[in-house]
Amino acid sequence: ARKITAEDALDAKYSFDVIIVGAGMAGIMAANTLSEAGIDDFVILEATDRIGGRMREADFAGKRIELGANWVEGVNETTTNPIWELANKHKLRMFYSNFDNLSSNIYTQDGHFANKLGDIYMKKLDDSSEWIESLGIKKSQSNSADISVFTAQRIYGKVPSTPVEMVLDYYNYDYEFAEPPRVTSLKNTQPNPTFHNFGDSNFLVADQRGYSYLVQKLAEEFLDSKDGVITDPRLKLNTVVNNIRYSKNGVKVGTEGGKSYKAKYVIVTVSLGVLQSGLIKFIPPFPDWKIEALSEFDMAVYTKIFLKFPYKFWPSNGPLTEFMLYADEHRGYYPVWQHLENEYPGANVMFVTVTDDESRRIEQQPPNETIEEVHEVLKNMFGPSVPKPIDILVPKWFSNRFFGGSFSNWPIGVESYEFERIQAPLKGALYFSGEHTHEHYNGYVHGAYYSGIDAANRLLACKKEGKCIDEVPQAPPHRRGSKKRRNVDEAEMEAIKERDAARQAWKKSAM
Ligand SMILES: Cc1cc2nc3c(=O)[nH]c(=O)nc-3n(C[C@H](O)[C@H](O)[C@H](O)COP(=O)(O)OP(=O)(O)OC[C@H]3O[C@@H](n4cnc5c(N)ncnc54)[C@H](O)[C@@H]3O)c2cc1C
Repeated sequence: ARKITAEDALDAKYSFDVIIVGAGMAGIMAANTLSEAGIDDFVILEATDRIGGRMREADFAGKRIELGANWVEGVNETTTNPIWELANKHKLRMFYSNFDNLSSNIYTQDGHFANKLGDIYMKKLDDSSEWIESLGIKKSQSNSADISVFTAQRIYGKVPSTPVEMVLDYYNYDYEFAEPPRVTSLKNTQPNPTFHNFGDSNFLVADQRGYSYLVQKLAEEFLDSKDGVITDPRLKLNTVVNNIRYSKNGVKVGTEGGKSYKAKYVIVTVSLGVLQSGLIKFIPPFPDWKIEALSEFDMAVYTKIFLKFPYKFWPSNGPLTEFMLYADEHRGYYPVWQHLENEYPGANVMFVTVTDDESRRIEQQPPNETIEEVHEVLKNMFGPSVPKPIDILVPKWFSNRFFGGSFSNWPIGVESYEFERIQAPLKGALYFSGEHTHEHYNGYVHGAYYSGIDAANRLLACKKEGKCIDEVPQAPPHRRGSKKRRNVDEAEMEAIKERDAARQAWKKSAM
């Protein structure tokens, strides 16, 4: 590795081969891949004081909790999730999340336990999601126009309407995508490639070293470190990039501190939320097709609110009690609860997950108001003698200017070619990476991991083989009105037939 001196680092004119903006999973994997390919002349510019990005641990109630990514999602199928492999290699402390008993752990607003009703609705939800997934597959195969998951539910003939139905629906979709079915693309999320390819088990990370330990270990593979601290001058923390000039001859990256770095290439791994916010000024401005694609995609918000209680009052006898649902008439109002009794016995900690508008609202209100709201909900669930939380932690992913949300979600109407426009490099010099650039695993740690490798390989193909593809991804021909249309119609016909069958089935089973 070529070493640079402290003086070099201070020199604004110092030139590198590659600049990487952001030291989350994607940025570190991009650099790791370049280093493996023999390119060590790079610098990583990171706005915060740490690596890991949205993999971020914190201390709460004397325990290490995860503010961002928490689960290794997608485990137990024949294809192995690379994050699962890494987590095992580094012996992360993980707990299987058992959702099997969820329908028996539904609490309604008036204090009733929704046991039986929960089972019935869960069964119906399972049937409808299976049917919706198969419609999603058909639509992808025939490449017919996208619809939302909600539209698919309407076609199926059943839209959740009661509080219990709504909270189960929330658990099924919003709890995964952080946006409601009305927004989420059928074609690109049903079935979810993560669970379809890697398996449908999830493991919760509860490790004193934090989930981000994986990013740290990947960084240590190519950056100098001492006693677990990275000392390599090629990693520059507390460095906020605010402008990037790019042309086919190279790039110049400027920071809020007034420094500038030159290179032949830059890989930008900041979140979709940051790209949409305009924190970084690109010169020249992005072409319209890029701006449109970036603006069409969604940066969703997902918030885990951590709560500490003076004593435990929730059932915690075994793994089947871990997850609880609260069925409020207002869909998405403090809906999914999880205690941490298995991971941290005696810590008396629970967390509740909210998303989207509720996340934005709660991020902005004083914590004592959130405590009051949460307390009312818990009284509804467990009775009037429930104690107030004695501590609360509300992560603020939406208002943090270095994230602007939690993870991307594929909204209805964004076609594959438009998605490719998000990834597409500009002028052979400016490359894009990060979870939002992975077509199948956007929104996940493994998506970020693969996207780092992909962007580095794209850059290497340009640098080493002169394959600097710089075209605007176009709509496939049949979208512009060719004869392929016929197949679409056939598939639609088949879908309509299935739809009718499903409707009949629903009518029969309706209570
Ligand atoms: C609350 C929450 C829960 C999640 N749960 C899960 C989960 O359970 N399982 C799962 O697989 N995934 C989960 N995710 C998603 C996962 O965390 C992300 O997909 C992944 O960590 C993204 O990595 P990245 O490298 O693409 O982006 P980031 O981690 O955002 O890295 C980008 C880096 O760029 C830096 N940066 C931003 N702006 C600038 C700038 N102007 N100049 C320099 N640097 C800048 C940021 O500080 C950051 O370090 C969750 C995310 C959140 C927020």
